[in-house]
Amino acid sequence: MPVSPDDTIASLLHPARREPARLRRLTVLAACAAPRPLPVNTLAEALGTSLHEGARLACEAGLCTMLPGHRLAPARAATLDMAVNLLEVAEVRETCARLAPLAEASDEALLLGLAADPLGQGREPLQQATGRAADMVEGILWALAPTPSRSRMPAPWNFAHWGEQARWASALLATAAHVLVRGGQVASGHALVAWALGTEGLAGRISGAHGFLAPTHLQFLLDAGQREAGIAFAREAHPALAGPENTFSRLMMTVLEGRVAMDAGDDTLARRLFTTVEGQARAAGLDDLVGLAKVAFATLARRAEQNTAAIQLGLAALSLLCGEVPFEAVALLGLGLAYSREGRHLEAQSALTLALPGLDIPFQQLSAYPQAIATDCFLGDTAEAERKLAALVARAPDSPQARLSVGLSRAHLHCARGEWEAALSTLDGLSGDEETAQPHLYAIPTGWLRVEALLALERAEEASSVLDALAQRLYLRNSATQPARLHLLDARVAFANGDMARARRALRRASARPDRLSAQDFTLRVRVLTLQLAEAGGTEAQRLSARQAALAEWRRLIDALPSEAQQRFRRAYDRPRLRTLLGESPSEDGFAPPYLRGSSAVFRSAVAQLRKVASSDASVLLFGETGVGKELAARAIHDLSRRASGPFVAVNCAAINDELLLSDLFGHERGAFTGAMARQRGRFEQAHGGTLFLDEVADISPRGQAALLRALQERSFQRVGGAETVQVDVRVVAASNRNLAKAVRAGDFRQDLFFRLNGIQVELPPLRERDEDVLLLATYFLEQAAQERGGAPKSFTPEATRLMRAHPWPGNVRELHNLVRAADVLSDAPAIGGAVLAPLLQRALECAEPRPTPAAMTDIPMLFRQHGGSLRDFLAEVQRQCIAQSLVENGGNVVATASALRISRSRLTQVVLGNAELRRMSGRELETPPARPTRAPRARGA
Ligand SMILES: Nc1ncnc2c1ncn2[C@@H]1O[C@H](COP(=O)(O)OP(=O)(O)OP(=O)(O)O)[C@@H](O)[C@H]1O
Repeated sequence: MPVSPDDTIASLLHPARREPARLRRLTVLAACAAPRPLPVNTLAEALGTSLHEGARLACEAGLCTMLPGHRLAPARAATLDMAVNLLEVAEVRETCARLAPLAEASDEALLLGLAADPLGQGREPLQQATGRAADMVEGILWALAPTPSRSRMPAPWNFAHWGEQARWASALLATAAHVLVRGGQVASGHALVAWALGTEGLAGRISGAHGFLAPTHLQFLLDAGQREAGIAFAREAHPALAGPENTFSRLMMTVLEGRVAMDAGDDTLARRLFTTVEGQARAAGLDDLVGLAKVAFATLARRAEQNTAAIQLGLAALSLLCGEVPFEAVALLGLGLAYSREGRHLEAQSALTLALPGLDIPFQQLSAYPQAIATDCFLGDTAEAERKLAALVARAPDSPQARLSVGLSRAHLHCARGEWEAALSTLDGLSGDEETAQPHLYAIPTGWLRVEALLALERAEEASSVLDALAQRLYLRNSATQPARLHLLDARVAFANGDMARARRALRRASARPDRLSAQDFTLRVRVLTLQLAEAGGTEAQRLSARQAALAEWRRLIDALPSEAQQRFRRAYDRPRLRTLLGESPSEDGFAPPYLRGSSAVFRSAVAQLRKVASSDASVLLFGETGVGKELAARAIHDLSRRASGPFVAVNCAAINDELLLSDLFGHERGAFTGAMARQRGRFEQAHGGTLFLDEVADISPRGQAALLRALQERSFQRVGGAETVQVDVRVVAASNRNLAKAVRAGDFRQDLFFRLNGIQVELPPLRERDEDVLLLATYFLEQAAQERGGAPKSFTPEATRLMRAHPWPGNVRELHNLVRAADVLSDAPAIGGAVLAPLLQRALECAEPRPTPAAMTDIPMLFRQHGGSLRDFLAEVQRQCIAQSLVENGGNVVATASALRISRSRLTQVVLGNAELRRMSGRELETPPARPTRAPRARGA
């Protein structure tokens, strides 16, 4: 026997049943009966449920109130309409089916059954409840017929007699069609709308009852690419929608017509149409349409590259569209794209992730998914990319566009994992579908990934053919209109093929019009390629500035992310593909600057120390034999530090005499000495905000040492011949290949200056201890030599390799560099053999000076005497230096440092917290230093 909704309500009200879930349902029922539609999010908030649960309850309650005796009121229908929007097709169906036994036959219940279930899967329970199965089946078959004939429309579905009820029913039908489309049942959704409108002879038939269906139908036509049919339909529909009850539908149609204008490139007409919508919607109190107009304005702003404005408009739209799922999704999509263009990738990722479920398949979702997945991959979040790909695969219909969307997304994921062959075969599988799709939507992104994979596989010539074919397909002969990312691709392919002139030309074009949306790392790639070109044939100054620019962009990307995302992002960039891109040395320990090559364990550990040191502002003393790369290491400290965007200034203290050194370091005033024609800023001033590298610091004269010490102590100095005090913010990194401690003992170097400079020591290992780096570096220098002479790189014969590995390298990496350059010139054969190398190596050995011993503090009493302070201060300084050094070696970890120093953790913590520099190095800068121990007052009477 059918159960009436009154019974349901009565049972809900029964005191014995007033448990929270039932009370919640009652609230929802009341909300659905409210005179004005209640946004589902407000309802969910009031109930303390999730949005989804609120929508489910509202849907259920709304269906209940539509049963006989509870006629469908506009407010209930609108709430229900919103609720249905929030649910998946299956959930709407399930709710309908569950409620169906409660129903006696009614047109609304039947209509809803059909709306939520056009394929008739819920007809069994409805049949039982209504006894009208024949009508239902007939209606369903009619709706799904390829060309439903209006004259044969089954009686219960004829809207003509329905008046206000039918208007709301049409809204529900439109919503149900959107839900179906979103769930991947595109044909059913379209059939439902086309059926409801009557596909034959629309003229004169669109009435108020069909109002809500008209914009849905127009949207479906436009999404399906039937622009002309859409324009014709809009022209026909407008007069029928003139009444005030159709304001919403009419304005919605106008928004879509604005979209048509935008697609045709007529932004002026589009702006006029959107302004009309915003004005009229505001006057009619239709907030959601005001919001939609803002979304449209945001799109116009994005098209004009006004991304900040687009973000502001997007956020304003979101606050107006809260709870209106499909509109909200469109706003979020636009917001995600604007964030992406602004380089705010994390926000872009969240906006796109939130947008996807609410967008309609196939049209919006199919183009938005690859974009969202590309953002995940760019951030190194492959788990999230995989989740999205699975959702897309589950929902995508079987169409060329859907296959392209899935294939492109999958290829993104393969590339993110470095699975180049798999990426290529996925892309190859798409070639048939590419012919049928709109080229600008898929040809460029698939072409981009194909070239990316081919370059990674070092198949540069094939990459070049792919690029040519792409340009031909897109008729891109006119380079001025070519998208910037294709110029960048062209530059990368030309570079890989050794055509430097073309690479430079294309890169200039790419940089003129940045395109950050389609390749999130566009700017980084431009800068890395600029660096590669500079390394291949630029001046030292060009190389330095290109390197600085590339690393600054890298830091900009990193700094915008929270620490967890930073790690993922760094890992993504540690993949071989991007290491190659950055010219970076393989480093298990994380990011190393591209110019610092080496893979041996000792070298990697030195690089890890440099990275640690870079995070503090302490002065650093680099030591190691001549030519081990101390200057490169100093640059790396700078580039990896927060000062990276400031200047790096290097001074070779041994190369200049005393007089000149002072004016070189501190600058001079006009007339300070003969020839000082104008005031000159010194290296300290030039390095303001950055790093000053003092090479061969042991060679500074006693006068120079005194001046340097003063400047370091006071962080200020006077220019030579001047009285004005100049303040600077400079980090000093010093280097010496002489044993500084010995120089201190011998009285050649001031001990107080030694302590000032020696905040943290980093030792760079000699090349003879880095066996596996010898060949790696030799090959790198050979490639550089080939680029300098503009030919193919040579190689080494096995005999040459053996000789190099056996050589002790007294001049270290510099010696190797010079040797490779000479051998490259001397060898006529493409493979450099032992005959060329052996004499060069022999001569190097004959010229080598005896090896200096590494710095060591052996004569402690002597050091103490020279320290000049109390024993307590001297020991505190020794303690501070030992702890600092050990913290660096143990990655700032206090437990490991305490164990290495064999002191208790609490003792170490006490010392660390008492010293600002040590606090920073151990990552505890935010903790307060321990209070001075004070004697506790005695309790009275104690
Ligand atoms: N890890 C490395 N990767 C690539 N090139 C390196 C590396 N280390 C050193 N070089 C090269 O070796 C040469 C010497 O390096 P650098 O001038 O930094 O050494 P140094 O220790 O400062 O020498 P000196 O003590 O004589 O001043 C330079 O050409 C540098 O580019």
